[in-house]
Amino acid sequence: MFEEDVFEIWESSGKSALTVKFLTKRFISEYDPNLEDTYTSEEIVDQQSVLVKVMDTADQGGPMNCERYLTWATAFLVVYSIDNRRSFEGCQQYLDVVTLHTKGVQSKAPIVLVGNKLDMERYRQVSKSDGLALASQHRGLFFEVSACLDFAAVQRVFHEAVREARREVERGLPVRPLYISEDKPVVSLSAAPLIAPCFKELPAPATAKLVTVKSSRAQSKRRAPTLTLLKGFKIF
Ligand SMILES: Nc1nc2c(ncn2[C@@H]2O[C@H](COP(=O)(O)OP(=O)(O)OP(=O)(O)O)[C@@H](O)[C@H]2O)c(=O)[nH]1
Repeated sequence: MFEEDVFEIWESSGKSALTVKFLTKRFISEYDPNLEDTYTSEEIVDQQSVLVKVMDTADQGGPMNCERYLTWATAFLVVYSIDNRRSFEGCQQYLDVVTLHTKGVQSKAPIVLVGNKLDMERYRQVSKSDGLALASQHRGLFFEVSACLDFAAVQRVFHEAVREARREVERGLPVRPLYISEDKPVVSLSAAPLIAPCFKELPAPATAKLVTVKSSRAQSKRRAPTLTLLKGFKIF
């Protein structure tokens, strides 16, 4: 039996809406929160193609039931709703789980904290600076977007996650010395032509996997809210 003061209904943070917006450019307002699905999209990010896999999960067990995502993902999107303070506070637990998971691992899985429902500005309960502060505590990127507004802004969130994942791959590579010969001019490090060929040679991941973890809409006040997970990327 549920006591009224322990449970309440609130709208979820919009992980499915963001995923669908990214994949189809459309905002769809209702989803079955119990369905778990993985979607694939071939994307071009910085002139390189990448297969982005997004897992939109039914997160029944909260942050303690993350194991399957943690081992699958290469990056994590943690989503809260800017008009719901509790959804923001619940992110902390997911961020802790992800941070703990990547602790000691040489190549860190990027974390992206996303404040969704920017169109609900007038009902805002979480300031931008709070979002920024939480993201930087976990060395993550931070964005505020709306799944029902601009597609480009939503696409940017996912593409930045891909970029971060690539950077992690690069960080794991041994530093190669520049080739310098007396016959050839030394190329300036800031010269653009040097960047492009080097970038192409990098074994950037061909697949980026994103996971969205869903929470139920009827939630305990004590329970954490939503997690978007990038597998390649993991989204909490
Ligand atoms: N105003 C507004 N509503 C949104 C936005 N994104 C999602 N919603 C609404 O918020 C509700 C929850 O969206 P979902 O995408 O199902 O959220 P979720 O995090 O996947 O939800 P669960 O699967 O239940 O955890 C739906 O009614 C959406 O229409 C947004 O950017 N702005």
